[in-house]
Amino acid sequence: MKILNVKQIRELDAATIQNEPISSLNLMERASQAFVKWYEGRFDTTKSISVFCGKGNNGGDGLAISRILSGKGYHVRVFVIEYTKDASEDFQQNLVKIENLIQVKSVYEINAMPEFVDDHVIIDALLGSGLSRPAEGLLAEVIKKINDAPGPIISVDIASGLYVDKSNEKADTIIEPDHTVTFQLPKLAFMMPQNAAFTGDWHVVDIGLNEKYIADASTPYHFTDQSSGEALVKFREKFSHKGTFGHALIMAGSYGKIGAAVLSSRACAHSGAGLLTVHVPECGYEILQISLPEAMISVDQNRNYIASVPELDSFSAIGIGPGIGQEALTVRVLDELLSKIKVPLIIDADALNILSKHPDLLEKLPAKTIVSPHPKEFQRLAGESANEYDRLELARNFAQKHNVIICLKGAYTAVILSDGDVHFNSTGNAGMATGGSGDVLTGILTSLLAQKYTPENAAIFGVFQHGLAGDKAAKKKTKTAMIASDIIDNLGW
Ligand SMILES: NC(=O)C1=CN([C@@H]2O[C@H](COP(=O)(O)OP(=O)(O)OC[C@H]3O[C@@H](n4cnc5c(N)ncnc54)[C@H](OP(=O)(O)O)[C@@H]3O)[C@@H](O)[C@H]2O)[C@@H](O)CC1
Ligand SMILES: [K+]
Repeated sequence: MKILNVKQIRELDAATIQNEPISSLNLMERASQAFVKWYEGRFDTTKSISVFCGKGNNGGDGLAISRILSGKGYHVRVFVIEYTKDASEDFQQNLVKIENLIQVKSVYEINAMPEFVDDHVIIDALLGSGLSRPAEGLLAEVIKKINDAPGPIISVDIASGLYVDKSNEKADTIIEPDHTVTFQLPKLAFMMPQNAAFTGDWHVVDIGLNEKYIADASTPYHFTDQSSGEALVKFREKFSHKGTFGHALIMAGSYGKIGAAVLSSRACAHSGAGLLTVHVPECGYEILQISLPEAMISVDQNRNYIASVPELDSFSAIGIGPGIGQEALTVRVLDELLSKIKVPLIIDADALNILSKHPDLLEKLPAKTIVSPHPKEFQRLAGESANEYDRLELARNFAQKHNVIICLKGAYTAVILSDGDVHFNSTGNAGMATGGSGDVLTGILTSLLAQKYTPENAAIFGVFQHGLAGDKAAKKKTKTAMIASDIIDNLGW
């Protein structure tokens, strides 16, 4: 699924109006009906509704939604916030359409706002994708008052005050909805953890916007939803043998962190690799043999941490990093590995921290190496950024400059390809923010690379399946009780 910027959303709107053809007023009606259909599935008529409208097209949606809901037997109160004299054409037309049906109250000052009761639903249709500056004055006061209300808030298209495709300032006044019901495509703003409070649960409703425009639109931003995630799978042919699925090598663990090696290895084995060898320091030998008899063990001559690179000839992909520490000899191992490797590589955890401290090694990364930092690791690697939009730009530049693929881990893990394209992942949950969950991802990615998924597809599909397994684990065990091993136990596609 594509994520478009504001300018493209406007063009998409226009392309739909021109090519379908449909009047802009009827398109607004269709959008409002789609919103109401979503609403009916969630709330029955016992709950009263207050709809707050601005005077642009988002407010026009608010008026149309009020009219349609009222026609379906909901008790609806409608407020228009009079922060300006100007009103959009479609707003005005919808005002006429509602006039004899529901009383519309004009709010010229904050004291004219209604009081709210507990189970009262608020629909926020103040400002939409046309936001051009922070909300101020009466609008800001109204937004604060709505945020203080006890009942659920549902934003039409996007929370009022939130920019679609650029960062807000910390001081901006923005609606904090429980739900956002957005039209046709997800918005870039929803992907940013900094906007969590201004997004709530978001839902995309189809309003039949021009498919050709969407297909032709060029954007670096994509959303890996269920269908685009599943589509990347490589099915296992009937006449395949273990050689078909490659031989993965995982280099992981040090004294006290052999668990990281176990987790990444188990995840690798459970993600379909034909053969798996794990290279660990001597202290990890028995632990690995016992916890994963399916793996072959390559024992480092050093007791407590990895100090040598094994013979690499037989491997089809290599993952390095989980729990390896940053001993000087281990740094040399990474250096030597980068010089020798001829197969796809994934670098994570301590190996990333080594890269941060030895930036000269960055130059040695083979093309399309996957790196999978969490935000702190990424900051150590690439530097600070003022906000998450800037961080994403930094990551896109980094990926292009070093010709690598970055899995920037977080609520919507961003897979950033070496051409700068970004694929936000849809799966996963907060229960996965727990020790070892990154090691599991390393194992999955190594496994997919060994099975000859392209590095791009391995990253997008691996992150997707990792999140999906995490969602299954959370369902069975709850987000609180689940641990990284539960993610492994729920792998499988
Ligand atoms: N895209 C689609 O396909 C469809 C879109 N639809 C709906 O249209 C919505 C977009 O509508 P929209 O463009 O009229 O924008 P919206 O945000 O309602 O108002 C902009 C007005 O507000 C003003 N303004 C801006 N910031 C302000 C501020 N801080 N404080 C005060 N004023 C401010 C701004 O002024 P200006 O920037 O011109 O000075 C302008 O006058 C979209 O979110 C969706 O709900 C559906 O109906 C159908 C399909
Ligand atoms: K809104």
